[in-house]
Amino acid sequence: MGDLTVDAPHIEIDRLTKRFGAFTAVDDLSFTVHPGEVLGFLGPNGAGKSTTMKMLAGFVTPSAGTARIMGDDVAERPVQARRHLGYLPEGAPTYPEMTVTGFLLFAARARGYRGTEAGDRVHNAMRMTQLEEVRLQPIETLSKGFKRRVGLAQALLHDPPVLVLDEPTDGLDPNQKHEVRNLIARMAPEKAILISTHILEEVGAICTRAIVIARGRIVADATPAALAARGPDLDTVFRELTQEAA
Ligand SMILES: Nc1ncnc2c1ncn2[C@@H]1O[C@H](COP(=O)(O)OP(=O)(O)OP(=O)(O)O)[C@@H](O)[C@H]1O
Repeated sequence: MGDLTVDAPHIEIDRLTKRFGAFTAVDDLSFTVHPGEVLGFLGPNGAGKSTTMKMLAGFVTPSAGTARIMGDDVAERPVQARRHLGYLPEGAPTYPEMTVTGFLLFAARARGYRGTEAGDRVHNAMRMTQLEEVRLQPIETLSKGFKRRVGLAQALLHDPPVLVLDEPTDGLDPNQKHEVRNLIARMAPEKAILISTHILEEVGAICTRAIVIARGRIVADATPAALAARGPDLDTVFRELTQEAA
């Protein structure tokens, strides 16, 4: 780890910027996430949420600014930073022809686990995300909700202190949404969790704090209750905040 002290945030984003040609997708973004926080990352389509998360996960190189996980700069110390991170990307997991077990074992081995430990890690991650019934099915044959949960299981394999989850409940049915929200709530006390979502009710249900971004910039950073109190309901507040910035 880097120069991490006891009270240091697990995620530190400082003046993070991503430009694609002349277009600025993420514009001078700064925030921190401490253990025990579930930070909801909200914004309209194209606001820059996924790009920010990809930079945190080391999949996109920042144009300027820094992102640190447990004190490690993701650009300068990517291996150390990723060791402490579980990342659920948007969309479905790669390797569609692999079975669920095969893919998760592959991911566990890539993380350095061998033998029974790899098997135990996979078993535990499948249990947490309720994948046992489809464990021998190729990923490409799964429904959208199950594919999402395979991605989530992969992010949880190494029980990381930091989770970055890009729309974790996208495509899940109401029961599955409920299960995943409960899982996040159970893990929350020990971890720093950043989740992006379009579902505003989710923010009230599981997030301790919410950041709203529009056009790559922060337009609000508050508790869900404080945000909702700014108007008749969270929906209206979200629309007003993100339309003002457009
Ligand atoms: N590789 C790329 N090249 C050019 N533009 C890109 C690239 N990746 C993202 N963008 C643009 O950056 C902006 C932010 O995209 P991003 O996916 O981060 O938004 P988002 O907030 O996650 O949106 P959504 O809610 O739809 O997932 C969009 O206008 C997108 O088209």
